[in-house]
Amino acid sequence: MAAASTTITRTLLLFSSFKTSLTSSSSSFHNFPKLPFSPFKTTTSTYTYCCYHSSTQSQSQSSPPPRLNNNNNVIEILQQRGLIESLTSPDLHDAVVSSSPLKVYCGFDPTAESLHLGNLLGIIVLSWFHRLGHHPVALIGGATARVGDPSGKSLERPDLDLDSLRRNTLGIQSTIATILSGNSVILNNYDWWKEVKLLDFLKDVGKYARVGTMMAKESVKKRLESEQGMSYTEFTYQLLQGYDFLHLYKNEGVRVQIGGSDQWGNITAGTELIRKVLQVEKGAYGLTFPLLLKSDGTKFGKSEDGAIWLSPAMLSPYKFYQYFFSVPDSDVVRFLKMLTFLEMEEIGELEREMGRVGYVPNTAQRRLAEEVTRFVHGEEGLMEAIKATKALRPGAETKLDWETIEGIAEDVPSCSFKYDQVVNVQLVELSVSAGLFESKSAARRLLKQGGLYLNNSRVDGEDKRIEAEDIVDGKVILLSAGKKNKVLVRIS
Ligand SMILES: Nc1ncnc2c1ncn2[C@@H]1O[C@H](COP(=O)(O)OP(=O)(O)OP(=O)(O)O)[C@@H](O)[C@H]1O
Ligand SMILES: N[C@@H](Cc1ccc(O)cc1)C(=O)O
Repeated sequence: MAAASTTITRTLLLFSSFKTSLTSSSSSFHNFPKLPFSPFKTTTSTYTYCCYHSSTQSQSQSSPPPRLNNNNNVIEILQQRGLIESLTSPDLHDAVVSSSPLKVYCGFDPTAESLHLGNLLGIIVLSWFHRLGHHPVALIGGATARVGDPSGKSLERPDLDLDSLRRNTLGIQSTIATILSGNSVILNNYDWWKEVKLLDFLKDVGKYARVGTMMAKESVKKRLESEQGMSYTEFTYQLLQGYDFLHLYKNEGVRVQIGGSDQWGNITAGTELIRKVLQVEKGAYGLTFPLLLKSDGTKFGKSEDGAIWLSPAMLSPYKFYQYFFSVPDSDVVRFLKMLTFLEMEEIGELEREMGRVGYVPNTAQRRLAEEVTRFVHGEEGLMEAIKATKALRPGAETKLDWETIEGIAEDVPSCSFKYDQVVNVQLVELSVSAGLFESKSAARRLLKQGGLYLNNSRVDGEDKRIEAEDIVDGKVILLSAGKKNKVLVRIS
């Protein structure tokens, strides 16, 4: 016991010597109540490790359970919405209502310039905790991204150079700050990891980690079976994330870690370390949510083609809105529950309406697109998306302006011509040189069928020539063949 006591004291001295340079917003931690445990407790822990899997999830996906009026239990709310896969202990149900507000963290490794729709789930769950009076903490994995999380990956992650890491960190930090509108503290784990010395880590943390337990994690088992195997670097990832939780628990009073279901092994590595190193019987909890899947069963991620990025620089609010506007009916109710904060009654009503005669197609999708776009891109982003959607519908009455057209520029092919190459030129000819048609005869055919549009107005006359007034704000022309194919012509 004396030896254990010495080790723990040394461990704590080591921890307290870490300098945590927090972001300025971390001052909001100051009024948080003290932790209900003594870090110097040295008795052997008798805590039995408990994994609690939600049993109501599939039920909540098919038909909405009755809403619990004035329910302030965030776990029940998340369960109703299909946002809980597993909890490390059912005690979390009580902890969220009985004690003071809890600090809850979710980590994001900056492995791309932007977060994507799959990552949005973590932000939504953090936001639910905030709505119910708790304190969200978003952690950027500046250190862990250098190692690479093997969870759910069949191959070793490529190395990230420091410039990309910096750029990615700035990008996702700004997205989180915008979406959570300053309601969360944002930390970067590089701030403590840069101080950690390997020998101290092995002695004071590694000692508590059992290799057998580490090998049994899903992320490791899968990779060991693969041809490529696994590097020691990636093998240690679970310990790094586990140590983050320990650090945040001890230094910031963070009590809960949330993450996608693929994070279970990393999250339980943290609760285990807290139990062993700090000898805390209860008090640290993990919660995972299911991975967001498309109707074909594949997950939303960044590796797939056409990732749904959250950064407007990588996917315009217009395209983002369009994505949700066109999700299949089979997905829309599930998405409304998981991705919006609409009341369950309203979602239930929309679901019932969908089955009624006279239902206007896409009503539920429109509601989904509005809610998610507003949450991610704000009211302004939503307005931009709605305006562009209306204006860009061929035949729409809304007059096009240059900004609206430029708003979709990245999403449609574009080309550039000199003023003289455009004005007085036949529309049919310009449509071919802009690449909208392969031949003038194909352009004429569609024009005769009423499918050729100039700045969204249908063109009837075969001999139509471009006039100066057709150039929107003196800068661009939008040519459309039918509803989908568009080309933007910039005038240089
Ligand atoms: N579709 C999803 N649904 C819910 N959570 C997700 C989803 N995709 C990713 N996440 C969560 O976001 C975290 C970061 O994702 P990660 O970088 O590991 O994978 P990814 O962005 O999906 O990458 P890739 O597309 O390369 O697999 C993960 O820990 C995971 O829990
Ligand atoms: N492992 C998480 C990110 C993360 C990093 C550090 C943490 O402490 C928590 C979570 C991911 O893959 O995205």
